Amino acid sequence: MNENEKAKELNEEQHRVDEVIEYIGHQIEELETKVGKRKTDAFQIRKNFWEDVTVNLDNAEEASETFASIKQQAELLSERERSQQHDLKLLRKFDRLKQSPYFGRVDFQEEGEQQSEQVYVGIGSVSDKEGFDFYVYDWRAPISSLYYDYGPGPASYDTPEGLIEGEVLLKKQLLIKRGKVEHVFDTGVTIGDEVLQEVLGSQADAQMKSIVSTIQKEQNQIIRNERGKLLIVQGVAGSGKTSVALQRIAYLLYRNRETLQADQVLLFSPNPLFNKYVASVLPELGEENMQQTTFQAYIQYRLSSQFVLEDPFDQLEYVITQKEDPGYYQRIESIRMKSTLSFMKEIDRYLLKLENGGMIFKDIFFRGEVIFTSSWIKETFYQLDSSLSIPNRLEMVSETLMRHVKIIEKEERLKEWVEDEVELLDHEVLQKVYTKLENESNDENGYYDTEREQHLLRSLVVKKKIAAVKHIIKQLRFLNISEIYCECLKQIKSEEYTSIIYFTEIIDKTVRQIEEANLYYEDITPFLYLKGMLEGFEVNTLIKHVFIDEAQDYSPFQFAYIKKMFPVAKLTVLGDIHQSIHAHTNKEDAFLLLETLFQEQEVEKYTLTKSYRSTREIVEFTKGIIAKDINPFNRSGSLPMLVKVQSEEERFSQIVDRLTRTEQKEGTVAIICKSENEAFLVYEYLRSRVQVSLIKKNTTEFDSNIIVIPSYLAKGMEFDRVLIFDASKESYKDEEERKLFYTICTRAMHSLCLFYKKEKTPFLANISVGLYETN
Ligand SMILES: Nc1ncnc2c1ncn2[C@@H]1O[C@H](COP(=O)(O)OP(=O)(O)OP(=O)(O)O)[C@@H](O)[C@H]1O
Repeated sequence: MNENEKAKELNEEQHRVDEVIEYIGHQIEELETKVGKRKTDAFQIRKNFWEDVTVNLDNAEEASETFASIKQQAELLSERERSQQHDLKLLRKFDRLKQSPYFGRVDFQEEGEQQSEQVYVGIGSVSDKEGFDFYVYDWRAPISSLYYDYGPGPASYDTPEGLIEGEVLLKKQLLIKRGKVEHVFDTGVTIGDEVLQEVLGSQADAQMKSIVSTIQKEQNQIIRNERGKLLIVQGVAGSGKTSVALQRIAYLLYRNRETLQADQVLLFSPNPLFNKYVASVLPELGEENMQQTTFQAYIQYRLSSQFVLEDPFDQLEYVITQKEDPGYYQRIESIRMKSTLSFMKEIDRYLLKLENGGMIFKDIFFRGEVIFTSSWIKETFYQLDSSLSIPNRLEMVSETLMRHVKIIEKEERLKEWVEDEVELLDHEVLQKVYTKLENESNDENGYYDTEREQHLLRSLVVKKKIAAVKHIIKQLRFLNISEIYCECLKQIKSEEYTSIIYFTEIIDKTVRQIEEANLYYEDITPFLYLKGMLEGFEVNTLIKHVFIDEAQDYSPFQFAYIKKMFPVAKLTVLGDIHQSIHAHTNKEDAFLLLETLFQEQEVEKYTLTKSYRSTREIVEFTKGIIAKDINPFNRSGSLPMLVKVQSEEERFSQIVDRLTRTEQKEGTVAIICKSENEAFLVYEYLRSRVQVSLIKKNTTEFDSNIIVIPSYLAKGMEFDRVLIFDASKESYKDEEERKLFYTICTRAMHSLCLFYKKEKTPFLANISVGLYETN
């Protein structure tokens, strides 16, 4: 295409864009009027709410009419408010589309049709009033997949009515900013190298961006796959797993908009900072955000008052910093053992035994005295029909105990201690009782029976005192799960475990920890599983889709637990086996085991091998650390830099120098340290010299473009420049840490610099000299 033809093409596209924007402008005006009117309507309904309902409670019939009339008004109001929300959402979409109505065009000739159709693809659809002609198709519409899946040539797309076949005659990518067409590119199957170059070459943001205009074919297949119950994505670092997960959520919300709400989708993310990092993608696409949490946050509230819980970050800190601890290898073995599915089977085996004997209960006390002994509770439990499940039997025991408590409550009212406590009742409580008595009294002078007064006051005192006992009984707190868990561990007979060198020590240590009310991270899920199997699970059936990002760090046991907790949900699991940083992950391939929890035909699997995050130079460098099977996107930058320093002073002065060079002041920089402690020391040194933030495990956001961050919290994040604080052999030498080291190096988008003292880490040994620079 020569310059003239190009200018003509640009003109024609601009002309169409102008028309569409004008149309959108009209739509916005109409909607604004409608929204304004609705707002006034809703205001009026609220204002006149009580005038429009006739309140009459004289008799049951009148009361029921009153109720119906209130209900009708409330429904009217909530219907108005729903329509209002819908229109406001539409308005927000149109506002965004007015700036850039679309980003792609495909001319498609359907088989058997005379004329081709121009399909323009954008973040939302715009159609004429009747909904026949689409000026813009939503990127999630079936026809839009032509844009992501095909270049010019034969093509087809799926619709609910069947497959539509034909030919793509032309495919273009348009860059439209503030209503102006800046570029038009002809593109093949891979969507616009030029645009991708621009997008990927730009700076990192504190918030992740949507990739809607440049989704690649292999990513599109994952986004649109609605088959199966479990979708597993193994993707190399920077291959777009998180991006794909978020686009997929937006896709599912659109395709199932009648049946799926954003709060029925749950995303498990690795840490609170990551939660915030990805939170803007769905709103940018015009969707409400899904529910987001970390696995730790999800499970901890189920136990927190009972134990001091270790979190995964503290566990990792221990694993990477406490190698000198005499109990270190025993702990690692313990972590591995408790992460497996066979460990879950051990618990199941023990649960079977408990059906017929061995349950452990706690005595129940009232005012320092045992009112139900553990042995009596046990006897009551095992007297029940043994074909009933344990949770059912516990429920029945709880009911029996409750009945007894009611009798005790009555008896206690007559005891002496109650009288003493009545004396101590505070004024406000007494006042309430007296008012109640006065209201009850039939005597016109307001006199009431003092016996009744005594009865009320005594009942009140006992009721208050005994409430804690009732709570214990209702919550099944009389069950001694801690001891049952310890007993279960002690009774493990399987050779798979008993042959572990430190087996006895592991069990003893766990028991001691639990006695001291501490629960290690590796024990939390097994403990909760046992608790759920005994008491009955509080499963969540509202969630229809669960997404697990950074899934390589979940243990098979945790996967099985999640599956149990969300019995009706479909699972999308995304991860990279090369980035497994938890100690348990060296034991078993959690992805393979995860598959075994589902039927073969329920599982869909994808592999992503192309990395979009980092420059070709960084990808080639990091490939030498671990993963050979990565294809870099063709974007160039400087070679990674390996800086040898002689002293700590030199290391810090080199870092400060790099942070303050004017040509490098733009964009985000992460100084990645191995541990929390190292990060703290680096931060303390730097804070008086540059504006810098320290990222801790609970950090949810940061406001400076230079951050100091411990290795494991950098997971899932990306930065324009990464400085690895200490890539010395002294710091990274154990084979188990290779994946952690790989993970931190792959956080860099444009530049990577590694500092080391004395000897560099052996993980860099296989990287050819030409792939990096040295000082
Ligand atoms: N199709 C695409 N178009 C534009 N950018 C993309 C595309 N795919 C991925 N990216 C970009 O590549 C970077 C890495 O993506 P993302 O964080 O989703 O990868 P990931 O596989 O989750 O990485 P990791 O496992 O290393 O955390 C992001 O900046 C993302 O915007």
